[in-house]
Amino acid sequence: MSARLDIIAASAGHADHTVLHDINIAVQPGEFVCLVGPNGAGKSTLLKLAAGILPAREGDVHLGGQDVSAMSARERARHMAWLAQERSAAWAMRGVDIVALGRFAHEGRPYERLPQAARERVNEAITRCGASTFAHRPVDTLSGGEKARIHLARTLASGAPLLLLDEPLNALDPRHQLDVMALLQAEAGRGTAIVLALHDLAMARRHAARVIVLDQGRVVADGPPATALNPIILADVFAVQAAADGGYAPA
Ligand SMILES: Nc1ncnc2c1ncn2[C@@H]1O[C@H](COP(=O)(O)OP(=O)(O)OP(=O)(O)O)[C@@H](O)[C@H]1O
Repeated sequence: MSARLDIIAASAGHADHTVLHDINIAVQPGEFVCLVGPNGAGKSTLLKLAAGILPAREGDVHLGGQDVSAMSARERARHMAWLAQERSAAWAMRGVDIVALGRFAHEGRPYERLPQAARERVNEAITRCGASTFAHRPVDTLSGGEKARIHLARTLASGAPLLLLDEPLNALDPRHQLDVMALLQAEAGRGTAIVLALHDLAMARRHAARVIVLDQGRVVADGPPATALNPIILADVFAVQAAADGGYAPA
């Protein structure tokens, strides 16, 4: 199945609150897309809609031309990996066991019983995320940034052609943030479609080929960073302006 994601005239929400309105987004294999917007704009809701975790109230979500709502959970997990904003684990599994969950929809086995090739994929993902030194420790003993890298490794280990990542840079120090952005760019270069929610506009501007701006549940800009993050959007949506030092100041 191709990694092409199509969200067509979709709305979605929680309980009696419709958060997203008339969303139309197409993401091609190999695209690296940053999703930005103020708190509560609907970024996490949109990623959950794309992942098939939340149903569309109107419209459709297709992956490789197939209706996501008609796919089984296992089928979805083979074709897309979702990194939740919340990184808690229900119990103190080792990091490596969490990363191996990325393979569960394929092999249906824990790390120790994975076939050699799948175990190598898990180990490779751990290495690429710089998590080798702590991957065999229980996750409840890891720092926030270490936990973040374990969970990112889980999404990479899945080999899914679409990655939906909710604030993957949270809790990472500046160097690890840069490393993760470079890693994701390389992953996109291999043909993986990547959509990540991000608060750091400077990071989005520097690394993304395409930025989608969400405001109050609607897409208000979608294009190259310089276009999508233009001065009007910055002021109207984020209430900031570009500052001389390359950062942002209140508008
Ligand atoms: N489970 C839920 N039940 C009810 N309302 C929810 C739920 N999850 C989110 N919301 C509401 O939906 C809206 C969009 O939330 P969402 O988490 O998608 O925003 P976001 O852009 O990801 O925000 P942030 O940048 O703060 O993470 C908010 O008003 C939020 O309060």
